[in-house]
Amino acid sequence: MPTPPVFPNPVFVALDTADLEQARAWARALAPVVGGVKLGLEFFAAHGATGVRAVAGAEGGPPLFLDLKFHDIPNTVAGAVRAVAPLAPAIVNVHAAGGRAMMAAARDAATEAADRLGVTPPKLIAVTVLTSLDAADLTTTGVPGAVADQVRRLAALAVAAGLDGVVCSPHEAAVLRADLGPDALLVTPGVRPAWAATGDQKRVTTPAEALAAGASHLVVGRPITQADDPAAAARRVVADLAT
Ligand SMILES: O=C(O)c1cc(=O)[nH]c(=O)n1[C@@H]1O[C@H](COP(=O)(O)O)[C@@H](O)[C@H]1O
Repeated sequence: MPTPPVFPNPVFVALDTADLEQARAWARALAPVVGGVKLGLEFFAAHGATGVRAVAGAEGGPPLFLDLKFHDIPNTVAGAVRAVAPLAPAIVNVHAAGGRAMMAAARDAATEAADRLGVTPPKLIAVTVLTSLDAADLTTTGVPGAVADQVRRLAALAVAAGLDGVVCSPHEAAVLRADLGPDALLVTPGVRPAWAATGDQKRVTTPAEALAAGASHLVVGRPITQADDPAAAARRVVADLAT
């Protein structure tokens, strides 16, 4: 199992809700158990940067993965990356399908903004193929062939553009670990403990399998947040990893 390059506890919990108080309650209950929190499109669309500060802005709070999946022309993505820099996220993501120039512009903007603000630049990672897609879905988007081939192409592009790693499914973690070496961040959503429902995720393994395959970080949302006792569910996920 590789040593996670950034945080000792590899589990980031996805706080997917448009309800600010719910997000704050989850963050309070789960911060002592998980390695970090992820705020994404649903939350950001409702509450923006002010909401992010309210949930994850506390000094000494858990690291923040700001999952806004930027995908636009290079100038626009660079501006968006600069705009979120004051939130001091630990991780920010873009879509690798935006292309090499877009990812390089994001990298430059993140470095420049962090220097200006005197903060540590975020780890910048690229989404390869969404974990909700399988080979048949990918074909309908005009990309025939094996999902892993497309994931590897996009991951190579991301690293060539200077990014720190990628978001992939656990199914591709082993091949990407071999391709990209020990230091790349391999962040895998699409992880489901045996006791949890799969929902809309298609390329899925258990958290322990994802870690064993080479993932450095795991994103887990509904199996924790929709449990009767989210903190207990998070403890169970982390305990499963230890075995
Ligand atoms: O970038 C992501 O975080 C992401 C990429 C991906 O390919 N699949 C994916 O599920 N995610 C995010 O990971 C989280 C998974 O949540 P659950 O399916 O509830 O565990 C959601 O917040 C998704 O937006």
